Amino acid sequence: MIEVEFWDYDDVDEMADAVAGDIAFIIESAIDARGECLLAFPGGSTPKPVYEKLAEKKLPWKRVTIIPGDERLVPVDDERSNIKGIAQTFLPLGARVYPIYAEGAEDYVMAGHAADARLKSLKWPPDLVWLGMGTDGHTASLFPGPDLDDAMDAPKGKLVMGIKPDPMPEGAAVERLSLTRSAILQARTIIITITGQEKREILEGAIEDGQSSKLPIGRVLAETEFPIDVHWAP
Ligand SMILES: O=C(O)[C@H](O)[C@@H](O)[C@H](O)[C@H](O)COP(=O)(O)O
Repeated sequence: MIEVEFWDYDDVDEMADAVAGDIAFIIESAIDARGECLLAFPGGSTPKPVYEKLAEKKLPWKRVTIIPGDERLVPVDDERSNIKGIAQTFLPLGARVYPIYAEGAEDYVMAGHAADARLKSLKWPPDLVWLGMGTDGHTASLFPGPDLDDAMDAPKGKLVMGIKPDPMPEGAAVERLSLTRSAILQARTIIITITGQEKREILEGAIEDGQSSKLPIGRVLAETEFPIDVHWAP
């Protein structure tokens, strides 16, 4: 049975404060232990207040590398780009923000191979993979669709894959790059942030279903070997 601990907050602001504090601790511990820190952050809207609280903290940012745990195949200045929000917040602090998508790949599959090669130049595993979740149970860009099984069953060495969601998600109906399940599970720490009763019930159901979950988040969590903190606000 997956070991998941829910941390409930009265509101998003309280959750953002707490999660920013946890990430700051992970950063300081990593740098104490290894002199550097590698973080994988989610895109979407939920993380934004956490990004802001974290950016207020006095940390050795020059020793921190941040990658998006997943990316949309759009130009870096596109509002839908995950690296855009991360770069706007953390580049000014001196952190190294490392894109996984280099425009110009002939298709999403080739973009995945290029991203996988790029990530291999980083010191894996990451100190943190921070995940969000959609109401369809996707996490990172592990969406239901033809590429899901490959991303779930990718070998340990395959860190990133191109993903063609089917159906395409509303709002960002573009092909994606995503950390594979294996890459996510290699993280020293995994945290999840979600808001709202609907997502909480979907996540609790996926945890309950375990290995038999039909949801990507459930199939990721079913393989975890250490406790996962889920931070939730109404
Ligand atoms: O690229 C993305 O969209 C994210 O990485 C994705 O996995 C996100 O975490 C969920 O879609 C939840 O998004 P919200 O926080 O906006 O609900």
